[in-house]
Amino acid sequence: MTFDSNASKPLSVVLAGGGTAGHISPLLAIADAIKDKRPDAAILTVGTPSGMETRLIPAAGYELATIDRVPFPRRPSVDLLKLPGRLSGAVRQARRILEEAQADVLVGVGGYVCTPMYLAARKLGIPIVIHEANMKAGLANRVGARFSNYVAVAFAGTRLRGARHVGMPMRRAISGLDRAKAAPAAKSLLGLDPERPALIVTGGSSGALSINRSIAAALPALAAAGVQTLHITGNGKSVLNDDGELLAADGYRQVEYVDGMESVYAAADVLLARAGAGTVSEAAAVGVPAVFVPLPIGNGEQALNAAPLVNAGGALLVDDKDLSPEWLESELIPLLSDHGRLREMARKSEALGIRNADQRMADLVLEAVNA
Ligand SMILES: CC(=O)N[C@H]1[C@@H](OP(=O)(O)OP(=O)(O)OC[C@H]2O[C@@H](n3ccc(=O)[nH]c3=O)[C@H](O)[C@@H]2O)O[C@H](CO)[C@@H](O)[C@@H]1O
Repeated sequence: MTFDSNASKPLSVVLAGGGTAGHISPLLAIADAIKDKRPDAAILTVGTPSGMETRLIPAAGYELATIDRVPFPRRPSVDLLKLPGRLSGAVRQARRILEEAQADVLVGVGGYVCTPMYLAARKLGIPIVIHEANMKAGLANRVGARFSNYVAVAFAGTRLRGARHVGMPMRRAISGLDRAKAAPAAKSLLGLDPERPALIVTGGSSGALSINRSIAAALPALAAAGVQTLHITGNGKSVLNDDGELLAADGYRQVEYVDGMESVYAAADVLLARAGAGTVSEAAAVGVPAVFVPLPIGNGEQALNAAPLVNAGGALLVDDKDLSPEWLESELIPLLSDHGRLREMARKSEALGIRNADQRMADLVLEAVNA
């Protein structure tokens, strides 16, 4: 049996991260798993005022505190000159939050908010637990890992000091999904015909303009092949026709964002997606056959995220520049009716996926508290 070092007060856990849903989903999954193991735990999350956390975290029932966003410019600029002042201001805000919460542990999942939180926790002597979602670790977590003994990664190949491979924490509705069972209800929920093959397209939480354009151009071919398409276009990224109206076609539906991606993973016969760490890990865990189109900009993390799953035969990879209507017609449409191949992809994908990373992270947090 283990005891908290400060057993007189309830366990106080502060979780930091945000920006896109890719950071918020694992943060919420870790929070849920901690609450399961320690219902008495007080949970506070910390993000910035401009990220998607301002909507997603309160909607999930958790309290959110915010600190100023401190961007790290990669080239000489005015922002670079302002960095030291901004960072020390944010560290002061972070310190106040940790002190007021009487935090026993800080959990960081990456993103702008994490660097000041890690620095403040280090000054206060609060143990830090880190989760890195991407194959190529982000800057904040590389900094944080220098002063944490509890570093976890979603992908086995990620190089980060002292990292343990736990997988990607995901919400219970996704990790507990039985695709075959859930598919008919999920298709109806999303307005799809259960009898027709369904392609679901997502550019991650912020959408992907190049994918949106290619899908719009391939719509006549998709419709002619009897494929129905649900297109998740990303926040503020609707696809319009030449008259400036929402693009509409037989068997085609667009939405900006879906709350509850489990219905998407259940309903999709094929998922065409950006290769954010969250989407890749969730698709693998539930065994949805996927085509990944990695983000061509950034630090190249998305192609690396998709590589293990693609190499294992669970998914296909297509470069952003090659995602043409012709490719969709010659490769994707035949795949949608090749049930044997789709079953094989699903099997190989599921074999690689990890469904209990949320539990493993909660255990790591409790280990850090009890150390
Ligand atoms: C964890 C992470 O670092 N992710 C990457 C990703 O973030 P991004 O947030 O775009 O994408 P991810 O694939 O990592 O995660 C998306 C998350 O949002 C959820 N979802 C998505 C769409 C939707 O309509 N509804 C919904 O709930 C998914 O279930 C998943 O949990 O793209 C960025 C580029 O912009 C990369 O730099 C980031 O490295």
